[in-house]
Amino acid sequence: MAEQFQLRLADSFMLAPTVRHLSFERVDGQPLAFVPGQFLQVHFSYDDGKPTKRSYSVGTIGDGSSPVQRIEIAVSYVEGGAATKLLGGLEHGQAIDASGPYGRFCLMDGDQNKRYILIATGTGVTPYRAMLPQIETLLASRGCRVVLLYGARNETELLYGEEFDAFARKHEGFTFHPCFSRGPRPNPRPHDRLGYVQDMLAELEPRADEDIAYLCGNPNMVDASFAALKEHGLAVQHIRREKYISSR
Ligand SMILES: Cc1cc2nc3c(=O)[nH]c(=O)nc-3n(C[C@H](O)[C@H](O)[C@H](O)COP(=O)(O)OP(=O)(O)OC[C@H]3O[C@@H](n4cnc5c(N)ncnc54)[C@H](O)[C@@H]3O)c2cc1C
Repeated sequence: MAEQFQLRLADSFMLAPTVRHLSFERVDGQPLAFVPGQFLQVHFSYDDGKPTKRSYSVGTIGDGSSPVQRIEIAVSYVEGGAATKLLGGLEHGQAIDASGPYGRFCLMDGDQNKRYILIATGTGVTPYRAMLPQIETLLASRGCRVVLLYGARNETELLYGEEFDAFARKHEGFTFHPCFSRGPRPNPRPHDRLGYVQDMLAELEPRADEDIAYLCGNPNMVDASFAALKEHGLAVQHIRREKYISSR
């Protein structure tokens, strides 16, 4: 169930030229009961005092080395955006109002699919980062496969790429395909692809009887990938979607 709480900024860094990674702690010290894939909402007011809120997927909580729970988000710069201004300018130690967790974009226990196709662009990869521990269990217990197709314009904009690469090196059943829409990176890797993620789907040969797909991020990408997967015969209930639409 969603709770209201305050988050204090503990750490931050630029993940990419226009994406800031923010790591928070709850001011009340309570843990956030969170299922990987869910999001939180940041509550604030416009300059005229009108209250508003924005949603952000929770990346991961803690790295195991700290007794304090960390709540991490990745915020993409939006020109003229109100939350962009707030979160982009937040200084370490400052607190914001938030609530959560929300959402059902999660890996379901009941799924018995042989392959999970995870698709994202931009900060839409954040929920999959949160899911990595679950994916590890899934790969070990069920022997299924997981493919992550992640669209970015170039290597600089590939968020958490090294983490996904490291996970793929450790887990044979996990394949990470970065898809670059503006051309190859300087040192291309075997699983790199060129183009838009929705155009890579045919290569995966989606199968209605084996696959479940998750789509997260830019609404146009989500719609295009959804249409492509349906054309490949996937049933609507086997395609889960999280669109990063403005919640104003
Ligand atoms: C479930 C969910 C999860 C989300 N998770 C994340 C996340 O993890 N990281 C993240 O960065 N965002 C995420 N978003 C989007 C986020 O909630 C905000 O919409 C986004 O940060 C813009 O807010 P803003 O206040 O800065 O811009 P606004 O003040 O809302 O918008 C300013 C202007 O930019 C336009 N605009 C708004 N959003 C975009 C956009 N994405 N691209 C181009 N133009 C835009 C608006 O139409 C408006 O003209 C998520 C959205 C949803 C619904």
